[in-house]
Amino acid sequence: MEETRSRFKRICVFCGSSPGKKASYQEAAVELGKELVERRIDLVYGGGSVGLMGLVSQAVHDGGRHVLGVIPKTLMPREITGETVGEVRAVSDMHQRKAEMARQADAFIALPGGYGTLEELLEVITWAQLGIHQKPVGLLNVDGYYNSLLSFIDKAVDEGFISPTARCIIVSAPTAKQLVRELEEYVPHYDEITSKLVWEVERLSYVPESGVAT
Ligand SMILES: CC(C)=CCNc1ncnc2c1ncn2[C@@H]1O[C@H](COP(=O)(O)O)[C@@H](O)[C@H]1O
Repeated sequence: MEETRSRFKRICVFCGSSPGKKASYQEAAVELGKELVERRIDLVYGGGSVGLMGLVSQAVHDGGRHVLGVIPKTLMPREITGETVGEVRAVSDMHQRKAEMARQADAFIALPGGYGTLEELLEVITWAQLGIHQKPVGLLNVDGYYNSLLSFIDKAVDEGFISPTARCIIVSAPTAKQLVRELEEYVPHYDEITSKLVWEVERLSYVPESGVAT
């Protein structure tokens, strides 16, 4: 098969630590892994072999690309998250994990998942909104799994809580191929305020400030 080049070196995937009930969710995780391999993109994810996380990481590893699993020390025992293929990076807590995954990636993709996936997804969208990063954020809307979330976000735009510009941060597509293609073409839009903010991306490491307010 002919390899397709990408502007991304490594993509961060958020997804369920459960496999979900429909075979299409599991198939989409494998398809996404294969799409990354075809485009010579490496993976960073939350580590372990449970659920869709295990399927996507195994597919990328089997295809010969680098897999980086970022795991909080507490979740490291194999009986909790299973074996991680590829490289494992231990971090001290969940905040550090998200910061490290974000730092290591050139783009983010969310597959179907639960609270953990939603939290990770919404955080990188919020960071994009604040101009902390300009990395594309994709939603793999397998079998319309995220339709109700997207409708809710549209309602938040209608009700004046999310700006139309910020709505454009989320790129969604029903298949991995289509989604990665759209992410490749994504151009971030800035509003006047965020373009003036200056963040140090290194501060995503959540090193606590000295001089804690009392
Ligand atoms: C104690 C326990 C249930 C551990 C097994 N479960 C987990 N193992 C690894 N990463 C996880 C786990 N639970 C949540 N995460 C993080 O949250 C997301 C999945 O959470 P969820 O299943 O969608 O909500 C993943 O992207 C991962 O970064």
